[in-house]
Amino acid sequence: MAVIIIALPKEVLAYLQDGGTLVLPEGSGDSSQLHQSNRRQHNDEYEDENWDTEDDDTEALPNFSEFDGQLRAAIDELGGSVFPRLNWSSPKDASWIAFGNTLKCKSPGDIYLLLKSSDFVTHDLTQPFSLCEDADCANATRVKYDIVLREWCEINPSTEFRCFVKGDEIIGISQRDVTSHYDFVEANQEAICRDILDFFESKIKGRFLDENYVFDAYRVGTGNVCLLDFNPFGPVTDSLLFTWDDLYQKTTPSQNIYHNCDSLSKALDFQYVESDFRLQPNQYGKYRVPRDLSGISSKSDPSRLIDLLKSQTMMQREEESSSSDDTNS
Ligand SMILES: Nc1ncnc2c1ncn2[C@@H]1O[C@H](COP(=O)(O)OP(=O)(O)OP(=O)(O)O)[C@@H](O)[C@H]1O
Repeated sequence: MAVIIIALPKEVLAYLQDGGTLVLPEGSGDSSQLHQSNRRQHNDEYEDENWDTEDDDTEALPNFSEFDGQLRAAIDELGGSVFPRLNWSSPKDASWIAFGNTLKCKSPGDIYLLLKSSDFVTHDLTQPFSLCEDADCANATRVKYDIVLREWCEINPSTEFRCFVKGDEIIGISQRDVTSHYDFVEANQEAICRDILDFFESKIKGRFLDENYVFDAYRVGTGNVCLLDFNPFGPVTDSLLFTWDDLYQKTTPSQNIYHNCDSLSKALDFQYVESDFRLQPNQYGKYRVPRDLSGISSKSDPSRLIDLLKSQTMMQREEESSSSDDTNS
């Protein structure tokens, strides 16, 4: 899979870090329609906020024409559609905001829209070390941010696997998409494990900077495995069908175990969704509701959510009764 990496200029970084109204940069879309509706929306908002402004002096939209040119050239080189991400995270939680609910981007505007709407990307840009043990020593301003554009591939979710590595040996493999049961995965688990182990031993083992890490791979076909990315070995990475307590407790097996065993899937602790009963909810569903509501609803005390809903209902009733009083008087 072809990849192009482009350093993020200061002004684009500042634009992505800004938590204000979402405005797309001038001329970043793939059609003049997008640009015009963007400008219209921006101007409407501006007029709402400044209703007493006499003259027609509207704030300029951001303009990154030079950087947009680099993005467009990269998109063309990668075949016209790309998967965007920053150094650490993709905007996987923001697909709902894009046309067709997809991370497939064809213009700089598509990329800005996803990056600006993603909590994962915002976290990387504003507090990248907040979950690190030595966060106090880390200097976020020294991070060099890049946009990584990958050639778009239609990846079948049943072919993606997350592999947990401890002491530079695989200690567990989990189906990546935990929202579905796949007969194919169940029936082919030995072959899947064999391909992943061969890929790991020939391409990854002994080459990564750390001994403990997580990598995501997808199996394009029999005997053909591709690396998607690396993640830290710890709770900042989703443990999928494992728990981090289990993973921390596992000991690194001796290498021979994989070559002298009856079942490779057992030796590698291969986890997949065995039936529809073990399905887990969509991991990114909570990002589709307002953040304050999602925060309250995920707290252990559900009465806070009930209180909020009750107070909203009361406010609505009060508003209704005062408007009917106004009509009657
Ligand atoms: N080139 C691509 N084309 C299409 N879809 C892709 C591409 N690369 C990745 N994806 C899809 O996007 C998902 C997330 O990709 P990726 O692992 O790079 O993001 P991430 O933010 O690092 O996620 P995580 O932190 O969970 O590893 C993948 O599981 C895959 O389904």
